[in-house]
Amino acid sequence: MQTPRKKMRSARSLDPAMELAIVEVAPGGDGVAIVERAGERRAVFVRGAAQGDRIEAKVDFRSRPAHGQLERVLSPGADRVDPACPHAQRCGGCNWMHLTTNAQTRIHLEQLRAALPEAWRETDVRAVPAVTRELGYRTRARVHVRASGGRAIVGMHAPSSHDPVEVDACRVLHPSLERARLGLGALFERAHGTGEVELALGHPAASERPHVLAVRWSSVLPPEVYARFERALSPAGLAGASIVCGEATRPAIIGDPTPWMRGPDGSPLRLAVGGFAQASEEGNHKLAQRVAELASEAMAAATDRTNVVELYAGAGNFTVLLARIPHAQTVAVESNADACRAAQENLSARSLAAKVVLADASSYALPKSLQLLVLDPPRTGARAVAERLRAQPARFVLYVSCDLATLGRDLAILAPVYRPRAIEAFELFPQTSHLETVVLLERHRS
Ligand SMILES: C[S@@+](CC[C@H](N)C(=O)[O-])C[C@H]1O[C@@H](n2cnc3c(N)ncnc32)[C@H](O)[C@@H]1O
Repeated sequence: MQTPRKKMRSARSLDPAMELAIVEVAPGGDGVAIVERAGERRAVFVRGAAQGDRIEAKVDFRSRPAHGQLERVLSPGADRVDPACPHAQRCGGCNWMHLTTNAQTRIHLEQLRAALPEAWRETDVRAVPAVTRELGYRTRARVHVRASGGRAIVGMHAPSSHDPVEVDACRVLHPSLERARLGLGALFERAHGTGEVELALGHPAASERPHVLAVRWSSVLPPEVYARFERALSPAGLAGASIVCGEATRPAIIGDPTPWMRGPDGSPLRLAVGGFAQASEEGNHKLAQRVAELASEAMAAATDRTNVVELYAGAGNFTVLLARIPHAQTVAVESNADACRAAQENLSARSLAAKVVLADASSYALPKSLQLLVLDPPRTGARAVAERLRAQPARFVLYVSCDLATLGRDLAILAPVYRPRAIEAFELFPQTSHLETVVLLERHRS
């Protein structure tokens, strides 16, 4: 078994294995034990530990909180299952594969409630199982490559490390992406350096979905690597790749690297090369449909052209549904130029009217009278937007978040001005501690 570098470095400083009782699971996904040490109560975070487990772990008390390395499960808690993948403990991709599905949902709901402003914690919070397959569901993934000595190691990062972990099979990838992942090592043979590769699917019209690659490499890649990518192009395999090396700003393009997904309306949705898309097409469909439903509720009273602004719009994944809501006059704001072009193309392909604006959402001037603001920021959240909304509230805010900490922070800013109408936890990433949350807020009547 390959040992991650960081782990090897810290191994010398770990205490001999000690017995721990896991009392809860923290938002990052680790199990937590509380121990007395030198007259102090210390929290110990252990990856791969479940609530109720009694385990043996080697603990590094120098860090705060202390971190433990799971050595053995002495007696399993009720939440524990055998992981579906033998690599779950050493690969950082699926940190909750040792938990039952029910436990994953229960813990997510607890963590979501805890992140809400205190006054909202009794609000009904709904869990939505957004994907039917708990394995093979990822239609998008990022893997890391380290190449030296003629060989390339490809994999997800090891836990708390930047070392890719080589695995013979990845159980959560869509079969087309898994084929792509398995072929990557050979493509990067005799390269030097490190890189990351975004794996995505090609056009959904093909009977067997092709895949595309967006590569960022640390230094110059030898010509033979490009030649291999060229030779790998095939209708049901690699449709194309974009490769950015070192400080270069322009990618080398091989074949057609355009990523696509089945849009939430069933038609193909063009994505930005290397840009954002949810990890699962199926989960995205459910999420976007629900966003559109809630947006329609917020627009139900509208009888005339009514302003809807969507911030962090990406390639128009929600926009193609929002633009269909009766009376909605939709403006979609996005800072990635290729995503804006894709959003415009996706709207035109559907004969939908919405304005797409290339701008920074945090400083975009919102109209004075705004019925609905939809926002789906990256993990860093939208503090500046929340602060502006507090001063100049929209009637409804529909906040889609992939990070409970920044969602909690932003909702605390909004809480004096808004009340929650719906709070929903979308299980888009089974086997992981990641959660997508949808919150619909309505302004208090003044
Ligand atoms: C979580 S994604 C959501 C995209 C879209 N709603 C979807 O469902 O595909 C966040 C998007 O925000 C964009 N973004 C990041 N920072 C931004 C900013 N300051 N202003 C505008 N867009 C930004 C990213 O390029 C990305 O497309």
